[in-house]
Amino acid sequence: MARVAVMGAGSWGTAVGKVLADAGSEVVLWARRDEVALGINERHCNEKYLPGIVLPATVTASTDPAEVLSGSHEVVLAVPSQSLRGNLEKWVDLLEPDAGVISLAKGIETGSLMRISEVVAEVTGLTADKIAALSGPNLAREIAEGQPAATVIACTDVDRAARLQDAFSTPNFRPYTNTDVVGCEIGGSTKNVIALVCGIATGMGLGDNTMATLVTRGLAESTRLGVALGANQMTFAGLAGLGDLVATCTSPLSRNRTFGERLGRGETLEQAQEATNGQVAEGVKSCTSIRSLARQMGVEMPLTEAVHEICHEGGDAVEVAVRLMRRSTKPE
Ligand SMILES: NC(=O)c1ccc[n+]([C@@H]2O[C@H](COP(=O)([O-])OP(=O)(O)OC[C@H]3O[C@@H](n4cnc5c(N)ncnc54)[C@H](O)[C@@H]3O)[C@@H](O)[C@H]2O)c1
Ligand SMILES: O=P(O)(O)OC[C@H](O)CO
Repeated sequence: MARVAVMGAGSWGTAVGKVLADAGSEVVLWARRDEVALGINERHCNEKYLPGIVLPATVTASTDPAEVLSGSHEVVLAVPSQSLRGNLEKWVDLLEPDAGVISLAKGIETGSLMRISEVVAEVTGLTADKIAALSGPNLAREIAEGQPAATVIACTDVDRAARLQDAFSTPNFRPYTNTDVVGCEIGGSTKNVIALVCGIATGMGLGDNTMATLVTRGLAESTRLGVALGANQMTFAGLAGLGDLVATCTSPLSRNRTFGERLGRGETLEQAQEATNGQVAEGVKSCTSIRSLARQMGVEMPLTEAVHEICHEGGDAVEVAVRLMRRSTKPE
């Protein structure tokens, strides 16, 4: 049984740990807090992030990264995008010499404007064939409950992608492979921003036509950015593009959509933050980096601009919506 390290015992790290264990691996989770590690080891449950989910006995946890990384030849990174670099810098010397990395993060680093696989490459010195990204319509709670879903494992090395596909395959979790790491990472990051705007619209009391318009035009601007960065347009029609966009923009389980809904109801950023119960809504920070990246590339992203204005520039949602509708008319 291969040993896999999962660095981060939040909702997604824990759910992915369960998938890997169900698929036959021995899984060791790195948890930041003693009580989380203790709950997993003694009661097979992560009460803070996935209450009520029973983890297999082959999932254990530790707060000591050296203990978790020792003997692990595959390392899953499951911490939020903006904290990844800082954490990874502490872990890099503890990685096994032949270790490969799989990133679960869905964000763009603020400041550097790097995708997470680029951050991993810079910090670890690993080559692209050793770095994979997993992304798709995967709300942690539903995956942990064993509800059927699919995902994408992207890596420039097709053989490694296929090996990881095996390692993550269960009767209820179906990974597809893709070599388009750029497209998968951009799709996973931009959908959080579009989910925020869908949440804002829902909070304002708007209905399904508005929602469908936002999802479709959100996909259009995400695709424009991805293609400008070298992605394959078709990736955005797949699970890591449209699939994840639909799941996140429509599910009440999504932290980003829920966060947006509270903003749309008139709550402040701080009030909306409280409602996420300490969990990350990646789009709130990534809208800043995605907006900068789009401006740098000369790509128009009006919905991302709108989210940024509402979240970070004190923009009024109604005024922003009116302005979006008054933009100059154009062909689709
Ligand atoms: N939850 C989901 O349904 C889901 C699904 C797919 C992808 N993702 C992505 O996976 C990544 C991790 O998300 P999550 O849902 O597990 O997040 P979470 O908020 O549930 O947990 C984050 C984990 O990272 C740890 N951590 C370490 N350093 C941290 C720091 N400096 N600040 C905050 N947390 C820190 C926390 O202790 C916690 O264990 C995100 O990029 C998210 O977009 C989440
Ligand atoms: O809860 P969210 O909004 O971070 O979304 C979770 C997943 O990324 C959905 O695929």
